[in-house]
Amino acid sequence: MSATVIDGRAFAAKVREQVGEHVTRLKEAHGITPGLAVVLVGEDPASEVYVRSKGKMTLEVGMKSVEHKLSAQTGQQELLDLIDALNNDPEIHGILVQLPLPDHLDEDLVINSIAPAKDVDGFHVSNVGLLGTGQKSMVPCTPLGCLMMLRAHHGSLSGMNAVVIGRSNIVGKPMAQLLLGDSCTVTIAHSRTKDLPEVVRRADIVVAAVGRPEMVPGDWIKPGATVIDVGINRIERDGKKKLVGDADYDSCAAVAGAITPVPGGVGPMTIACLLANTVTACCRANGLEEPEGLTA
Ligand SMILES: Nc1nc2c(c(=O)[nH]1)N[C@@H](CN(C=O)c1ccc(C(=O)N[C@@H](CCC(=O)O)C(=O)O)cc1)CN2
Repeated sequence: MSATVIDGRAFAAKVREQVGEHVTRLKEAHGITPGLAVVLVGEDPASEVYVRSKGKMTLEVGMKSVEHKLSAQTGQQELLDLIDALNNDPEIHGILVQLPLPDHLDEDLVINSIAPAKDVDGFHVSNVGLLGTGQKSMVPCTPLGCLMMLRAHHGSLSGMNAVVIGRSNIVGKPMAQLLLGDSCTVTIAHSRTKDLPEVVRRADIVVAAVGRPEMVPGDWIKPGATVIDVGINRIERDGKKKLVGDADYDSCAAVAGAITPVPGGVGPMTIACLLANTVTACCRANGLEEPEGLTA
């Protein structure tokens, strides 16, 4: 068997197109331009690339983009003051603090200082609680992107066995909640899970989100299963730098029914869903109808 490759780049381009259409409607019918503020602290090279892409794509879909680049030495209070100003800025509908933050900053405190309605990352405890109880919330971008691709590929996910490998607050846990919301039977596996290969072999859907290069081999995959690879690992092989996922692509693709590649799978959906969340936040803030198909 050779797996269908789920093209995240093409999918993300379609999502951005839909977002762009909605932005045009908001401008023409209501005179509203959705605004996204991205805050970057420090000079992490990968974060700088992601923040640049976010700014560029925000402008491309017709939204207002504001970038705050702060030095790595920025103090906690200075950052909280900036977030407070953004919380109170009526032209800003979405606020995102790029992670990871430098070690001296308290990530939980910073995230929870963002107004929940503007928390387009969906990391604030209020949004986590709303998602966990099946209520309307802001949904974390990476899991939302995975869910959109799964729904587009399978239609209904109801009754499917899903295994999420990884229990992070950003991906693993919200991914499990979303799959549960779509009536999957969900297992969250992690570093202490006993007999992980056997657990994964039972899955119709495998979401690999552990951050360990090529950890999931093809012989853990049930024939025909769908593999969603969230990993973005930079490795060196044969003297060349390479980006690989958490799944061993070639052996998994030989067994799976469908698979997301790295790069070009889940990654591009993260930014597309951030734009989608910003439009959603803007509509909610203005009491307007939300765009269809862009939320969970
Ligand atoms: N506040 C947040 N911080 C971080 C998040 C997040 O969702 N919110 N996620 C990641 C980084 N990230 C966006 O911020 C992100 C990661 C990867 C990609 C992407 O398109 N990846 C490409 C490969 C690009 C490369 O060469 O590095 C791909 O997979 O094709 C986009 C966004 C951590 N921080």
